[in-house]
Amino acid sequence: MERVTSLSPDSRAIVVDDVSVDYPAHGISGTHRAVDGVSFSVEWGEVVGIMGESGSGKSSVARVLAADHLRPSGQNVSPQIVGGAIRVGGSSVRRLRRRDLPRFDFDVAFLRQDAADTLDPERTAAEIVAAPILERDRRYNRASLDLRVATLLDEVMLPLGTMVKYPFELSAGQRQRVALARTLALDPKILVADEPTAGIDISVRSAVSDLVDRRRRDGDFAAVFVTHDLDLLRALRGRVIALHGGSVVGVGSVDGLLESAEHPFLTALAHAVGPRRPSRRRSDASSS
Ligand SMILES: Nc1ncnc2c1ncn2[C@@H]1O[C@H](COP(=O)(O)OP(=O)(O)OP(=O)(O)O)[C@@H](O)[C@H]1O
Repeated sequence: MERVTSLSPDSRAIVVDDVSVDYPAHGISGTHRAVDGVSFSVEWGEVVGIMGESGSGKSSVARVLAADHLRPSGQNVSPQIVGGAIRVGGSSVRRLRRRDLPRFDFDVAFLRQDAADTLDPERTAAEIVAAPILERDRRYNRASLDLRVATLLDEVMLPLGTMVKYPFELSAGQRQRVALARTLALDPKILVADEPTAGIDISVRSAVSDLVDRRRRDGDFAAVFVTHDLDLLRALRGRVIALHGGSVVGVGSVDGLLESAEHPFLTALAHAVGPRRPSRRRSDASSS
């Protein structure tokens, strides 16, 4: 498939500059400020983890990075970017229009928090993973498509037999891996993933870090993960952005942040995870 990239050659993959996000008033709820003046950037080749307590604004940041505010969200209100500037892969997210999304989505993939629970129940895993490719190109060569889907499922450590299974025949962790494989189908340059390893068996963490490593070795690639998976971030040498009440309260390496623990959230986290542990890879992941 030919990539008609929308990306301009920005020197950084993502730049978030003083961004604020509101959920507009609905029903009896007033306008709610979920993200308040957040700034950070992500270099090409880098993985950034967004951490914070429930309600600290992590998903809201992920959603606006992926331009999710432009997509229909059913009965839920969509986040609105009310201040600041966001550039993702060279595109100004605030300037995007709905009609720009197909091109944006070619380069920037989004794994939603509820992705595993919202897979199309009437499609097999192979059809689900192939869908983004066929949406681009209905006449995509059948044999190439099967090979591509099999490769993607293999990357997330699912056996080939999964191809013919429906979501209800899979475990929660297997569904999450199908969702992840679908997210990678168009070979994105930027991956925004909300809890990518949630529900995934701990032994699959190395598959996630391997697929990220492979992509950043092969060229421009960057990822933002909303996650509490400190071992995943350590394995990927990721930088952490810690959020509290919609604001950034810490930026640094996992262990640097835990050691400095300048904010009560970080102190509590450091306390919860205990002393620094070495990064664990495939060989010892199963011992956890
Ligand atoms: N659709 C919505 N409508 C109104 N308020 C919302 C909506 N989604 C999130 N919020 C509010 O915005 C704030 C940030 O929510 P967000 O989901 O970004 O936090 P989070 O850190 O990802 O939380 P969690 O870890 O529980 O997913 C919270 O106070 C939340 O209640």
